[in-house]
Parts: sequence; structure tokens; C-alpha cells
Amino acid sequence: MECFAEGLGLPLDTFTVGTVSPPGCDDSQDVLRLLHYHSTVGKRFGPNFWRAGAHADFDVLTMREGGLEVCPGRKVVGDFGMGAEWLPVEARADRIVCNIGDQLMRWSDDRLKSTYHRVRLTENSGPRYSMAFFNQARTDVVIQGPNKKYPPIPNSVMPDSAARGEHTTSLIIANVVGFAVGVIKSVEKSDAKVSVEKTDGKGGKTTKAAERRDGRARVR
Ligand SMILES: O=C(O)CCC(=O)C(=O)O
Ligand SMILES: [Fe+2]
Repeated sequence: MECFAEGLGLPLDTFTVGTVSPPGCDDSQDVLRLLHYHSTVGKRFGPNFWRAGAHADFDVLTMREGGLEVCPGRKVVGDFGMGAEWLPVEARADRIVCNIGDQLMRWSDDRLKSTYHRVRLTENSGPRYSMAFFNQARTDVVIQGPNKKYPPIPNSVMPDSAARGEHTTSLIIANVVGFAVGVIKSVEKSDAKVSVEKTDGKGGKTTKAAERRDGRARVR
């Protein structure tokens, strides 16, 4: 956390003081989540089922052991990573994967981008176990970047502040509405391709198969 602060030109303890409660102080919002995804053996799913759909975490930094896919460098609001390049991050016992969350993105005036990630649903695979530690801002910490790009977000100090509402709304848009728009766009794109029909040169339609963007042929 100190490296992030140093890189941003902030006091070194900005994120450590901002996220780690001192002894005896009960204002931590950190979460350790133990996840169990059920086995998919013998079950059938459609193409758009995910163990965890594309999203960015709400926190400052998430640490987990891998086994997911990341889409680095995307902005939170936008095309929502649909059709973008996803990179697998393998689970390895000797590595911890750190994902930047939306709070750190805001705290850095958007210089550090929160990481889109998702977990594939692989058919006929056993259960998946994952352990993620979500490092979050303490309840009374004010989140504002060094260049004051956005108004400060107080946590419990002013829970109804407009900035907090605006930030939450933008996250909901990015994670829910943005996702829905992304799905619609992707369906539109694939439908546009699929509806291309070849003719036999005599006015008749012969082929109703079209190449989809993912390379698989679909025949109607
Ligand atoms: O299962 C995982 O490792 C990812 C879960 C996740 O992204 C989340 O809980 O925010
Ligand atoms: Fe996540």
C-alpha cells in the first residue's frame, strides 16, 4: 500500500492508515470471503453463464490466489470489457494476485484503474474454492485523490453526501447497467453476423450458416 501512495505522491501512510484499523479501534471494513462454487459435472449451461461475471471490486485492493481472468487497463465505465482481451491468471500456491478496486481508483484520481475480472464456468469441472481478501477504506476515512478530481467521499461522517451517492450510482451503472448494455451490444453484433445469408446467384438463399465472432459456425 505504501508503494501505491509513493507512486501517487501521497503521504506514505495514506492507504495503510486509511484501511488498517489500529488496535482497539473497530472501524475496519475489510472482508475475507471464502467462496465455494459447486461442481458443474453432469450439468448443462448456456453460453452466458459465469461463476463470477465481469466486474471490478468495490474495495481498495483484493488479494486472492488466482484462477480467474483479468481484463487489464479498462476504465470502469465504458464498453464493460465485452469483446476485449481477457488474460487467464492461473492459480498458483506460491502467488497472490492483487486486483485494484474502485476505491483505490477514486483515491488515485483514476490513475490506478480498477481491474475487471471474471471467473469462467467450465462445464464438467469439479468444485472451485477461492479465498479473497477485500481491503477496504475504514468507515471514517475521507477518500479523495491528490488532484481532487472528484469531490471527497466521506464514509460514515456524512453518509448521505451527494458525492457518495454519485460514486455509488456510477458503480451501479458500471457494474449493472454497463453490463446489460454490453450484453445487448454483443448480442446485436453477433446477430448482425448471423443474419447474413448467402445466395446461390439465382435469387435463392442457400446458406443460413454464418461465422460468429468467436469463430464457431452457427447454423439456423
Ligand atoms: O472466485 C473468485 O476468485 C473471484 C470472486 C470475485 O471476484 C469476488 O468475489 O469479487
Ligand atoms: Fe471480484
